[in-house]
Amino acid sequence: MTDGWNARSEPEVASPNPDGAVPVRAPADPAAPDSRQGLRSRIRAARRARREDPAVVARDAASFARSLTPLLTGVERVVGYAALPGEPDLDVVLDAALDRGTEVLLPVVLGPGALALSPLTGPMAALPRIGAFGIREPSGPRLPLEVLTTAEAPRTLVLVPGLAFSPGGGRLGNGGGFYDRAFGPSGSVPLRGRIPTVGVCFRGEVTEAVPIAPWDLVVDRVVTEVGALEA
Ligand SMILES: Nc1nc2c(c(=O)[nH]1)N(C=O)[C@@H](CNc1ccc(C(=O)N[C@@H](CCC(=O)O)C(=O)O)cc1)CN2
Ligand SMILES: Nc1ncnc2c1ncn2[C@@H]1O[C@H](COP(=O)(O)OP(=O)(O)OP(=O)(O)O)[C@@H](O)[C@H]1O
Repeated sequence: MTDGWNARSEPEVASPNPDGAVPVRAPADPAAPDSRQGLRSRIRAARRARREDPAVVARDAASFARSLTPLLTGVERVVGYAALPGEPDLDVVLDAALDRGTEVLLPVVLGPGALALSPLTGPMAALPRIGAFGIREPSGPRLPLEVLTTAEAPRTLVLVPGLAFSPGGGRLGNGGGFYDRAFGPSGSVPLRGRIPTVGVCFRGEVTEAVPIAPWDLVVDRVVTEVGALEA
């Protein structure tokens, strides 16, 4: 990786999604300026189609709960996210974690590229849509990202939303650079090697075609609605 990009001239299309193929073919040159944007548009379109069917949405939520729950065994604090429409929905998993006494923190947007964390104190469904981009956020305290790495920090797992992940953990996010600036190698609180991270996306969005820049957060594992990918 001499130029900082994950160079593959002919990226593979991800395995077909059982619910219909997600068109994640990347442009031939992954360093092209529109490479990430093109992939984002295709995945967003597929997610819009997927969320049209309430039966699919409900089944997906249950499937992600099944895939993710085993990873939370022994975890004392989980950083989740409040799904936007079309994103893998973690409400079931996070509600259950809170009920078991696991601390649940959610990202809150403070400003361009700036994240903090806020504790979940009740059901996910009761959260107000007060965040940027209409994201649901707790209205309570904003904690600095550094709470994750203090000496007293409990055993933590961070669930990372993504539009696509490569099998090696490369991530395509929503484009604000929030998770990279927060948790990437040159971010405020680099997580790699310190706190385990799990990327969450649909199976059909796992693709080698995710172009990776040096500042991008790379996750330790990827979990989809059909289970954890082999590392
Ligand atoms: N559920 C959730 N929460 C999250 C994130 C996320 O990806 N998902 N983030 C992860 O970083 C942060 C917020 N980042 C986001 C950045 C952009 C958009 C977004 O929807 N953008 C517009 C414009 C996109 C475009 O066309 O360029 C859009 O899609 O309509 C959403 C979240 C923090 N919280
Ligand atoms: N650590 C960093 N310091 C400065 N700028 C950064 C950093 N990380 C990312 N950026 C900038 O943020 C912008 C968006 O980055 P990128 O496309 O990787 O976002 P993303 O990971 O898809 O988004 P998100 O994390 O919000 O879902 C890019 O222009 C990039 O240059």
